[in-house]
Amino acid sequence: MTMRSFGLIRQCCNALVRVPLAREKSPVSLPISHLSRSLTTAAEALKITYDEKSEVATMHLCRKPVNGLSLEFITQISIALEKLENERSCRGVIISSGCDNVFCAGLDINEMLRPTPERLEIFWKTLQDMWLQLFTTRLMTVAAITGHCIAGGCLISSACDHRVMAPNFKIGLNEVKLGIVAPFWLVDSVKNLIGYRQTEWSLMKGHLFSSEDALRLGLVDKVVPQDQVVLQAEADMAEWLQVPDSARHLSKTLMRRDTVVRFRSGREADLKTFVNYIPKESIQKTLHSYVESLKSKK
Ligand SMILES: CCCCCCCCCCCCC/C=C/C(=O)SCCNC(=O)CCNC(=O)[C@H](O)C(C)(C)COP(=O)(O)OP(=O)(O)OC[C@H]1O[C@@H](n2cnc3c(N)ncnc32)[C@H](O)[C@@H]1OP(=O)(O)O
Repeated sequence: MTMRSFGLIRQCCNALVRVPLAREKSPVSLPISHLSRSLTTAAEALKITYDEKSEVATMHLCRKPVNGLSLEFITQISIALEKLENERSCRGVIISSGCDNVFCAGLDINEMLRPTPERLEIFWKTLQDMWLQLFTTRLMTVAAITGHCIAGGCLISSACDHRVMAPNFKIGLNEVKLGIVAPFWLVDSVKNLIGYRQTEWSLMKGHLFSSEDALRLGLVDKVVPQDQVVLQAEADMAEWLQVPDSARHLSKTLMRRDTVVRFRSGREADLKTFVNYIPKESIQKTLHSYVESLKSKK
């Protein structure tokens, strides 16, 4: 297999990104690596490889420990996706994880703890943009879910076109457990996969499905042993790419149109809700307790 790194993507991972610092009033330009709260540097957090023969890229999410979606990380993913979209030879992207037993633990909760209004607003807009990009991309997208896939993690997997998961992990929307509510566009993309009632009760309870239940419901398409997830994702991608790209993409656009129209008309109101609610004392308290409970389980 001929693998090469995407030079362009490597460059973009070290790029200057204009984001407000957590506790500053106005945006400043800094290398994104200076802003990351992760144990990994920004350059290590996202790795892209490209296989010229299959015309498929792999996006490895490696923001340790749990691929928490920080503003910088979402920005990196977004830039990388855009570059891949613009790379004419690239037909598909597999999203995989470099974190042990975790595909993605969702939003980096630190982004919502005592945030500045400026950063909070940019954070949410960037997340909305990344979701839209992934949900509508011309590329065939496959999520290789080698571990837990929670809330914002499920945002990524449910925006893809196909999902392969390892057994004995959890997937779903648990936002209520943090005292918050998943945005309507994320709920819609899960509802598109598992239907109204399963989405409603799991959302209200904050229930996370086992891999096996997720397969039964259609939240994932295959469950295979953990060490075979990426291989299976590659095999499934090859099969999907036998369908002509433009017809496949047009079919996807047709099926996702209602969700996209609803998103576009509601995104401003959704942003306002997020920036108004998150700083509220009651929500801050619940988020704080949740983070404490994560730490104290050790
Ligand atoms: C009332 C009206 C309200 C209206 C409000 C409307 C607006 C609000 C809209 C908001 C919508 C948000 C949509 C999306 C939300 C999210 O994604 S929130 C995040 C949800 N995710 C989780 O709950 C997952 C939490 N993590 C875990 O359950 C576990 O970590 C794990 C993934 C199962 C892995 O377990 P394990 O391998 O045992 O690792 P840990 O030891 O638990 O974790 C390692 C360290 O990582 C830290 N961490 C874990 N998850 C996160 C995270 N999401 N963000 C930041 N940090 C995280 C964890 O605390 C550990 O840290 P250390 O103790 O410092 O090592």
